[in-house]
Amino acid sequence: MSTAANTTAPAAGEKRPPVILCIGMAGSGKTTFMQRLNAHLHAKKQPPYILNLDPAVAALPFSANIDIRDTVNYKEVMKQYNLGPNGGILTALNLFTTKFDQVLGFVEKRAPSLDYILVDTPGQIEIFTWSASGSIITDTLAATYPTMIAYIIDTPRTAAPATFMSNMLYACSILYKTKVPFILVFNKTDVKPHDFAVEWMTDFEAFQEALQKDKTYMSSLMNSMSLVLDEFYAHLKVVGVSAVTGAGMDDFLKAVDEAVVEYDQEYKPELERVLEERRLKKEAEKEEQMARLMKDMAMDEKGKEVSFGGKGHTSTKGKKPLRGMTVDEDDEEEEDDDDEDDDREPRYRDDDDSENDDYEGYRVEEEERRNRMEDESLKRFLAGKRVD
Ligand SMILES: Nc1nc2c(ncn2[C@@H]2O[C@H](COP(=O)(O)OP(=O)(O)OP(=O)(O)O)[C@@H](O)[C@H]2O)c(=O)[nH]1
Repeated sequence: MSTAANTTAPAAGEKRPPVILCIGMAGSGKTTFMQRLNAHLHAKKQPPYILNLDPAVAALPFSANIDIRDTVNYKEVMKQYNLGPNGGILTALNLFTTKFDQVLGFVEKRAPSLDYILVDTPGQIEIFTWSASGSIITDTLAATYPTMIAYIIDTPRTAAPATFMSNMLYACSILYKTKVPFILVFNKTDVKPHDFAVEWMTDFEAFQEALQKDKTYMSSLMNSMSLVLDEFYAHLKVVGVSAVTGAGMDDFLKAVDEAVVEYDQEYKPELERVLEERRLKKEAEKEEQMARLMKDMAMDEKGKEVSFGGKGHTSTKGKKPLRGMTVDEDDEEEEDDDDEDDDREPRYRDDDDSENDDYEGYRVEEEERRNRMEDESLKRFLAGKRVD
């Protein structure tokens, strides 16, 4: 666990404003916190760029640069898709995500003149944290900007060891899902200071002592869970704020600076490693497919195309490849020996060739099947089911 401290600034000439995703249980004070942070940054002459991703919010106490409500009317979505409120919000977010590349385009244009990008998320926390669209939005932003989660906690409602631990477990699950830097924002410190939370997170015995007071059958389970959480606390930044009085806002901004450094040192290299791994895997798959194709698609000795796999499949040895295709060196060596047919043009589609007619039918069928699958995937995605 770390508290706010001085950090290094991003590399000169490279303007990548940090993206702060505000997430929290309903009523924890996300919107009030965003309003306060917005006012604080305006006072510092660093007005943030704001994205509102909550389609169900009735009125925002600040103006958003991009508002999901301008794109989708979640009540209309509920009516049209015959959904309840949560399904409506989720589907609205899914629909908005299909346009997120355009949103990113707007953000990119403004990024050079920005210091912060703030994102307000739906009040129902799981709609963002456990949905495909939430992951897509987080990953897309994190691929370009130093992105972090500000997890807003209602401090007075977290003062009991059991609720504290439940909230920490939830935070833990979000951290492991998103993997981006994480700031625990203990809000409403004007009502209850967050010292107890800092003590419980830094002093394992103090938390054990607090747990001892719980005499229910859950206490031994909580004891073991607190051991697990001890490791998790090491990855967190903790600040106490009051969205109402404005206390702690500078501490929060220091924690944001720290999170940017963490993003650069830990998240980004990991992201690049994963992307490189994916690229190499794709390349290997492509090469493997190409090799298989080369084996299956070959010319027979008379220059006639051999059918695809199964029926009529023959070895590629001594066969001419289709035009524009590369061949294995071994095959080429054998071709050099075959001087008789060297200047022969390979034949591809032959109207008389019944095997090619078969293939044309197969190709059309395949195309129709793929289109059906894509339609199906799109429908499932719009209905809020994850498409893998
Ligand atoms: N005392 C105190 N009250 C706060 C603070 N921050 C928010 N509140 C109150 O907490 C309540 C909920 O605040 P919101 O900002 O609407 O919370 P939210 O998380 O955006 O709520 P949903 O969008 O409905 O999930 C409101 O009554 C706020 O006035 C704070 O720092 N101190």
